[in-house]
Formats: sequence, C-alpha cells, structure tokens
Amino acid sequence: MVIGGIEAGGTKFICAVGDEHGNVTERIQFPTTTPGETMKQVIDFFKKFTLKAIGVGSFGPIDINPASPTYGYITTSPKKKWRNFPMVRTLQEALSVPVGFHTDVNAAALGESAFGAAKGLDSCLYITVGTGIGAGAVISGKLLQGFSHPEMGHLLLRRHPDDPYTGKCPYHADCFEGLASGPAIEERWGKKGSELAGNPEVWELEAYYIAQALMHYILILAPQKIILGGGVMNQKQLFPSIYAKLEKMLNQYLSFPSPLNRYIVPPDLGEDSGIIGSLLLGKQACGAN
Ligand SMILES: Nc1ncnc2c1ncn2[C@@H]1O[C@H](COP(=O)(O)OP(=O)(O)OP(=O)(O)O)[C@@H](O)[C@H]1O
Ligand SMILES: [Zn+2]
Repeated sequence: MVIGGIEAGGTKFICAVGDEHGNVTERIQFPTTTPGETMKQVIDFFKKFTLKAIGVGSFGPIDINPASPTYGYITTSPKKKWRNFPMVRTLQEALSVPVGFHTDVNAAALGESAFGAAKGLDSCLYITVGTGIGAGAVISGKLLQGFSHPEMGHLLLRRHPDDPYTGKCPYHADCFEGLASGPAIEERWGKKGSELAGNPEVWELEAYYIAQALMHYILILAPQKIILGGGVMNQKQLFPSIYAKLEKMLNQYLSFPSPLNRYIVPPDLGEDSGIIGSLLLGKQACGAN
C-alpha cells in the first residue's frame, strides 16, 4: 500500500512516501512558513504519487473530534498564521485521498509501538522534550484520546527549591513545559542546551522535572514502555539521572515492568518515529488496522 506521511512541525514539515510496514521510499522537508506556501510544497510533492491515503502527525493543539465542525483543523496554535487552518480538508481537496490526523507525539507513539522500542507491547508513552514538551500514548493498542488529544506537557510540578526561574509557558508560566523545554533551559541558563553539556547542574535540574512528570504519567497510565525523544534528550546523561530520581520519588510504591534502563529509553526509530507513525495514521484512515 503506497501511503503518504506528513510530520507537521513548528519549524519544519517532513513529507514521506512509504508503506504500512514503516518503509519510507521518498522523503522531503521544508521550513514551516505560512500555510499557503508550506502546503503548496506539500501538495506538489504528493501529486507525483498515486497514494491510497495520507497520515498527518501535527503540532497542536488540533481538533481530532470527528463530530466537530472544525475536525481536522489546527486550532489555538501559538503559531498564529496556522490558527484555524483546515489541514485535513486542504489535503483531501487537493489530493482526493482519506487523511488520518493526530498530534505529532501520538504519531510518534504509534510508530514506536508498531516498529520501535515498544514493538510487541500493547501500551507505550512517547514524550518529546524539545521546543515544547508533549506526549502521546498507545494504551490497549489504541491511541489515547478523550474529548481531545492529551496535553501532557503542561503538568504542574513541584518546583525545585533552588530554582528561581519564572518559567516560559505563555499559558501557565512554570508548568512542566515552562520549566523544562529547550527554550526554558536556554532562558534560565543564558545558553542553548547544546552548549551546556558540561554543566551538570543544568541536567540535574532538568532530570528532576522530567522524573516528576514521568512519575505522574506512570501512576496514571502505567505504560509498558516510556520513550523519551526530542532535542533536549540528546543529552544522554539525563537518562541515568532520571532513573535515580524516579526511583527515589516513587520510593518502591510500585514495581516497574522492566529494569529502568530498558523501561525508559530513547526512540528506537531515531528521528523517524513521527514520520513512520504518520504512515500508520494514513493506513488507519483508509480503514486498515
Ligand atoms: N544537543 C542538545 N542538547 C540540549 N538541547 C538541545 C540539543 N539539541 C537541540 N536542543 C534543544 O531542543 C529544542 C529543539 O527540539 P527538537 O529538535 O526536538 O525540535 P522540535 O521541538 O521537534 O521542533 P519542531 O517544532 O519543528 O517539531 C531547542 O530548544 C534546542 O535548543
Ligand atoms: Zn503550560
């Protein structure tokens, strides 16, 4: 089955053509500018192929309620030019194929669940710590979705007593994203995360917040695997520090399904979890499971 996949990110769009087995045969990417300009590039690329369906893993918030009049829209996005943009309708009208639509992190969770770190398990959580913080989950083999998609990046956490930083979230200031996203690290410490590798206090504090969030996710969802991706997680020293803090915080209240270094892991599909997941969203959109 020839399927199109779109990873619609706040800074770049990745478009791919592949199949339901997660094989990608063609790919292209362009910067996210205006909907008019970016979507023209997307449509021109896909017009060269005969596709069965397209799946989109998008930055959000997005409307994924099929009963809603604005189903398939990017809604209150901080990217102002993309607010109220009808993503699904635009693609359907231009390409005349079924379109699957979910958040970027839900697509990544789906990709890792089918072909990556959570292969063979019926639940997993995929978290990105990047420009924003978000998470998607597969629970009982299905993408987690209630009245809308989860917004797990905006948890309120216990602040570290030595952290005076006000926080960067425009909605909540010092929520998880406000305290621990890449831009929050940069503003708090005055340098980009990639330039702070040699400062252990940066990553101790970062791990303190990530471990707290993971504790909540584990208590609420009990996923069989947790996958931590996104630019900030390139700092691999975060992993052992998160394990130690999480173990201390949970205080043996529950037992993990596997040793922590196999329970909380980087993506197996590297940078491709999202784009492979979008191919699967495309497959689901044409009725195949
Ligand atoms: N090696 C690194 N160490 C620490 N922080 C990093 C590193 N590389 C990138 N970052 C930070 O991660 C953030 C970018 O995250 P990421 O690369 O996951 O992009 P993104 O959030 O997915 O972007 P998009 O909006 O396009 O989806 C930036 O704030 C950047 O400073
Ligand atoms: Zn917030």
